[in-house]
Amino acid sequence: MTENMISAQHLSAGYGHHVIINDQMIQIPTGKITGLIGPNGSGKTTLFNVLNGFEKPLAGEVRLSGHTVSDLTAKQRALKVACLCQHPTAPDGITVHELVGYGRYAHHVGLRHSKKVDSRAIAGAIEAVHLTTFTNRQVSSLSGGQRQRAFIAMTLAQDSPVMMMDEPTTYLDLTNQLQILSLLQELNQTLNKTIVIILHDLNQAAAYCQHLICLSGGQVKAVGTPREVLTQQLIADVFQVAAEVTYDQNQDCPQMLNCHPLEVVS
Ligand SMILES: Nc1ncnc2c1ncn2[C@@H]1O[C@H](COP(=O)(O)OP(=O)(O)OP(=O)(O)O)[C@@H](O)[C@H]1O
Repeated sequence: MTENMISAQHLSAGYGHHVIINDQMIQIPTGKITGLIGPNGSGKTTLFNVLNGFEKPLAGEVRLSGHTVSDLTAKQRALKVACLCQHPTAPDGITVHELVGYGRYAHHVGLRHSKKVDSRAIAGAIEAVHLTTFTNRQVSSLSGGQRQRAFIAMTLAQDSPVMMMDEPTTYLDLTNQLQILSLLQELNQTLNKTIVIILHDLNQAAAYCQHLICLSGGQVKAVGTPREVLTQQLIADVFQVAAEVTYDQNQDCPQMLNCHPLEVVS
């Protein structure tokens, strides 16, 4: 049986009386890359924010590695899960090095921390996202893609067993998108990190995730491997897109080809 790093039963989430996720069961398997997919407004970010403890559920509780998320302090949570939200912001005037250093906050106990370990983690994270030459540049002076990579480095420096990223490839060109996804794959394979990512590109979700959760209208419509989830029928029903679905040599990675909308927007 697969162990779940994050789980929730009868989970509801939303804003005030506005229920977005209604009475859903969610399981995030340990040691896998899970992709949250679904159309705009389907509730991916709302779910993401209750799973990582940023927001409290309206009903149900989220269990993270054996703990109820809402019982953990921000620092305890940060040691377990590093998050990159959809629109991260940095304080004015800080450098890439300082921003990435924020990722080390959870490892500091009072004034005690190893500067050596911090420096190594910060430099390693900056190098992993190819920003070494920008280490001392102000974050505000970076391009959108460079800034996104600096935020990804901050989550890497946090060095937690779970990483959650809401659309981490936004603003990135294709090379950088693939490099970031390959980096997450490498962290999953070599360090056994449990990773949750919200992705819009279904081909990338199929290629880089081992497990998918597809949301539509706040409901889980399908859960399983990319092959199980990304069927022609689901893509038509949930995304209103006609797609040809083919498979790689091993028959486990679907590829969506010749996609076109079922409804033409006038
Ligand atoms: N702070 C908020 N207050 C009220 N409603 C909100 C708030 N944030 C999101 N919503 C609503 O919740 C619904 C789900 O939004 P959410 O951001 O979770 O969807 P999503 O699947 O992540 O969308 P996208 O792919 O466009 O980022 C939407 O109808 C949205 O308008």
